[in-house]
Amino acid sequence: MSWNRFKEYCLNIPSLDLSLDVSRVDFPDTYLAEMQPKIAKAIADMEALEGGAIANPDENRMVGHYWLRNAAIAPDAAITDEITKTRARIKDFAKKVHAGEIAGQDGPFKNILCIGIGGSALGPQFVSQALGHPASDPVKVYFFDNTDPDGFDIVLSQLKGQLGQTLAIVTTKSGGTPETRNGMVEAQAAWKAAGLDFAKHAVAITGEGSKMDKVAVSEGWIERFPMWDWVGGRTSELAAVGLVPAALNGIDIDGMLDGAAAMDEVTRNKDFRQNPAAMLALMWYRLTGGKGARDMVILPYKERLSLFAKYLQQLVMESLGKEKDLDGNVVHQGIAVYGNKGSTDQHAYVQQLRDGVPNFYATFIEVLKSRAGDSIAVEGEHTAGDFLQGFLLGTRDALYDNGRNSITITVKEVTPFTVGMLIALYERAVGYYGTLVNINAYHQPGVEAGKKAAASTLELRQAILDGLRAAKGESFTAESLAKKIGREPQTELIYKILENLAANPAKGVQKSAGQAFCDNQYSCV
Ligand SMILES: O=P(O)(O)OC[C@H]1O[C@H](O)[C@H](O)[C@@H](O)[C@@H]1O
Repeated sequence: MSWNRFKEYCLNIPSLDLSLDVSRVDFPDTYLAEMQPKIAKAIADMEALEGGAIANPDENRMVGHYWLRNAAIAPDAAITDEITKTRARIKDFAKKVHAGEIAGQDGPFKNILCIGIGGSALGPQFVSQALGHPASDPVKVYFFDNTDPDGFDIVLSQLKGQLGQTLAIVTTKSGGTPETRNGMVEAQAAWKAAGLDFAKHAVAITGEGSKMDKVAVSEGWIERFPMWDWVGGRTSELAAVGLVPAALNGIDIDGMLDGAAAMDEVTRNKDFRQNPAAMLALMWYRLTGGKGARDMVILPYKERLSLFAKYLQQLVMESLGKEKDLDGNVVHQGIAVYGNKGSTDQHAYVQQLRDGVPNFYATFIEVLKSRAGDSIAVEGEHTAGDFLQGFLLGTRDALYDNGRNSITITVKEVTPFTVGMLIALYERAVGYYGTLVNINAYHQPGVEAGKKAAASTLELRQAILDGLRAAKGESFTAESLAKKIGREPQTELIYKILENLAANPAKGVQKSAGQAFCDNQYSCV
């Protein structure tokens, strides 16, 4: 790598203490000039989006996450007012919780249990890992982000005897996500079993008037915070979804919002060579051929950022993974994202990155400051942090020497400001990339298909139970039961559900194993 290319293509932004080095992406010098009209359109589209255009045409919605950190730019005064008031209300709520003015039945809240999934969980998880100080934070943070009963039990066992000082935060934009509703029902049961009133320990973050909102109102939960339809789930970390748990956790939410606002400012720059989000999107386009041909591997060399890849997975893949472009052509767009943390990953999958199938590009995230205090020397004069940077630089070189491209983002330290900045950088890069490949980056039609199919398997499960109960004592194979209930085309699903019912005997389904799995017999006792 030449020093000259580095000087040319490492974008250094002193006001943010951030640099974006794209010199290790092998684009020809003509590339940026060629892409100028396309990126200019992306920047213009984003300007319209920030101005309140219906940037999500399928859902007929505005896309307003940029207003959250600069309420003054929202397209109408009522929205500006709501954002400002909600932010103040969140800070006031956290203050009262910390002061014990709002408390549980057994005393001041010392834990929060965040119940939510997808965009209603990933941001809070990333931020609590990035900015929390578990030994000294005002509360400990727990999550229900699935509908796995054993997962609920693991968390509840950690909270045993403490539910009277645990605040449940139920987060769902739509208010109807089954995993979240189930988590809430399980939590309600746990509080009840402990002789406590769940409503006195619960807060809702949801769309006004949603199913969850109605539950919160009718049961008299402690507080409700809004989730607006112009904020997408995957861009909601800087809305109440992320700010409520962060503020309760003692994290400086103004710092996060300021970091995002500062990044927004820089990434609006029409001089795209000086605009890190535009440059990032252009690199993705180059590296993937504008068709997702390579995966994005995110390698932060910092424990605190180890959930960033998981967070970005939803932001990038749910935004860009689309079947059709804006003109209705089938394009099957997207960029796959994975990653964990360096140098840990070096001892797991970096072997393949260096030598195997070259279907990826890496993004190294470098954090200059090693830790809060000083470090001891672990070998010669070198500290553990010196090794960490050594591994980053070494791995980057080893990849580049074997024709593997990478991008490097460098920040000074992991602070609320930096985290806000990183979130805002990727939000806008995803938006720009969406325009470059002409897709709607703000809807998620594909997710619905899986949800509908899941609902229909529950209906089938009921039909199976009804069928077995109607013929109590009689044994069936999956095939004979399918025939009996008139669902022959669904025999495979019936087999899968019967196996599950037999493993969870509470509903009275028993299995007697046959010679081959398809001969297994099931009956209801
Ligand atoms: O916040 P909720 O409405 O419960 O949604 C949670 C998640 O559910 C989905 O299936 C969407 O695809 C995600 O974008 C969303 O973040």
